[in-house]
Amino acid sequence: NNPCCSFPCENRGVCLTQGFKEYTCDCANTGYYGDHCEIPTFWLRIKLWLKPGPYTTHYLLTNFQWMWNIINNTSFMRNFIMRSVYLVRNSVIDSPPLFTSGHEYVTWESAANLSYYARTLPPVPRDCPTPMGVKGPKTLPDVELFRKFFVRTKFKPDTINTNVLFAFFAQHFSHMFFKTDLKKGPGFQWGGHGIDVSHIYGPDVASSNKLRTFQDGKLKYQMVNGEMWPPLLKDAPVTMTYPPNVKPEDKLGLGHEFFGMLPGLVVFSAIWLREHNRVCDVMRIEHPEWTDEQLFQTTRLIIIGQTINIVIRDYVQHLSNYNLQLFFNPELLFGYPFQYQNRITVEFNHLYHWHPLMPDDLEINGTKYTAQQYVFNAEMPLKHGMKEMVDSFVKQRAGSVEPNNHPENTIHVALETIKHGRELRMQPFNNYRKRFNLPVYKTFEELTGEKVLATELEQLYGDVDAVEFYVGILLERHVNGGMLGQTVIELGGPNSVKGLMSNPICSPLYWRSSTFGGDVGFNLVKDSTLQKLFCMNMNGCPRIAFSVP
Ligand code: HEM
Ligand SMILES: COC(=O)[C@@H](C)c1ccc(-c2ccccc2)c(F)c1
Repeated sequence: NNPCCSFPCENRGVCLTQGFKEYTCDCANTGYYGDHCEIPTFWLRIKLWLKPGPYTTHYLLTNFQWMWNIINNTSFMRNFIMRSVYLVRNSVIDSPPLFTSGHEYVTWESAANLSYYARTLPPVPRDCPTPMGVKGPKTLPDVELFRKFFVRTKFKPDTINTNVLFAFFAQHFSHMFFKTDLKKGPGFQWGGHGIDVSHIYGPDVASSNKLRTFQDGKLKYQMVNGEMWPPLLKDAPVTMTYPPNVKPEDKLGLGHEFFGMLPGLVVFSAIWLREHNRVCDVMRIEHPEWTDEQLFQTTRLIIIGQTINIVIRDYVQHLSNYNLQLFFNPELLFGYPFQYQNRITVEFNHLYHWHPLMPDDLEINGTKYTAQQYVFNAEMPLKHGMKEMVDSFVKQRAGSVEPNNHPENTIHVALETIKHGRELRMQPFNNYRKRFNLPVYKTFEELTGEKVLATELEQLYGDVDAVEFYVGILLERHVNGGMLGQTVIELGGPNSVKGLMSNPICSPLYWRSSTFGGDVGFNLVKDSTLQKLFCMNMNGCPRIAFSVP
């Protein structure tokens, strides 16, 4: 068998076979040396000795509020720490990417073929003793056996009071860059590999042209009960997926073909549509000399900037549960080694499968909608109006992303994800822990933080080093009351921060007032918040947040 099947090379060393029996580990440029790249060079040893471990770091960041109050109000400290967060997270992401799901070694495909998702770790070689390399069973347990780990018996609310608004924001935002091309296979995608707000403007120019009015830079819309909503599909004939039972006159034309599926996606599509058209009006006052095209293009850049800002200071702030006040400032990276390019990885996609966030039913202004009633219910948001929808989303609790908390209607998605992991030959969960400098789990109990599930998992896998990626992600215990497992935070964090800060608008020659049409446009980016996004675009200004009041 292939001697690299036991993944003998540590610390991002590459295993190279020499004939059929031997291998060498290439430790070049890793900061490590030795047969398995296990020995840190002198300076790295010092750094590792000084650097607090992930548990300590997380504990520091999620406690000692008094200390963070001082840091958050001292700009040189705040800037220093925020820059370290950007740079440390960035350092564990390969840019350009080394691997795709098509090959277990470095290829030109990985650098150049954007129709692939990238891979942080290459696929398990095909000629290995077991599917997970050398550990675990010769055949992996039937995916159906995992259903009992996912199924929700009783709704478990999230521990940090996350609400349904957060859940829909997560889905709406992440589907901008998670667009698996299932026709080609789970390793392929048709997105833009980053924050291009294609979920608002459409995946290509042809669809953008169908969504635009070509007047004053604005997007098409329809007025319903005095409020602006996305246009009807017949007026903006983009590619949309709706089931046959939806009446044609109810179908909407949106930036993403599946966004008709949920009322939360329609609400976020509507709020960004309103913001886009509002910013166009502001920019037209600043620049009466501008054409429709320049208004549209500049407003799109402003919307990208607002998205990144809101994701960092409201969305990531909430889910990271950090006391450090996060903020968006590309200037912190000027003069530091940083690549303004991003590639979405399969691992990021899988760890972002947070279907347990969804409650069983949606309660809108006292009306209860079962999944059956709210999925592809195109007219519900327009009927209730923005205020009732947003109020309800803010008030309703989201589910906890943990075992046995999937709504019935999304368990199949979780099982699909495990299947995709197998098709893509993803390496074991513990290999990903190592790749991101996290301690491996030595026992099943350590992974799940309890006994019952641990015993059942042991019966299925035999060896904790054979636990599959998504299974580990979902069944992992949470650290001190956070909303996500440690691995989601420590793998998602780098992918997320890299995806946010490597956007072209963050690069030195883009990040200037003129790119956004002058200071007014630049400030629309810098001063954007989730609260403003809603309050500037709906009647009344209810409390907007990602946690229930
Ligand atoms: C009732 C609500 C939801 C339903 C019915 C639903 C359903 C689905 C379905 C059918 C898929 C496609 C699975 C496949 O074919 O591989 C999917 C994918 C996905 N879902 Fe959900 N979902 C819901 C909410 C959410 C939420 C709240 C999140 C939060 C982040 C989320 C994250 C994802 C991700 C990241 C994917 C992969 C997308 C891709 O790779 O193209 N979903 N979901
Ligand atoms: C990991 O530490 C960080 O860099 C913080 C700021 C951070 C950043 C991003 C995430 C994050 C993780 C998963 C999906 C989306 C965002 C996260 F969970 C934590």
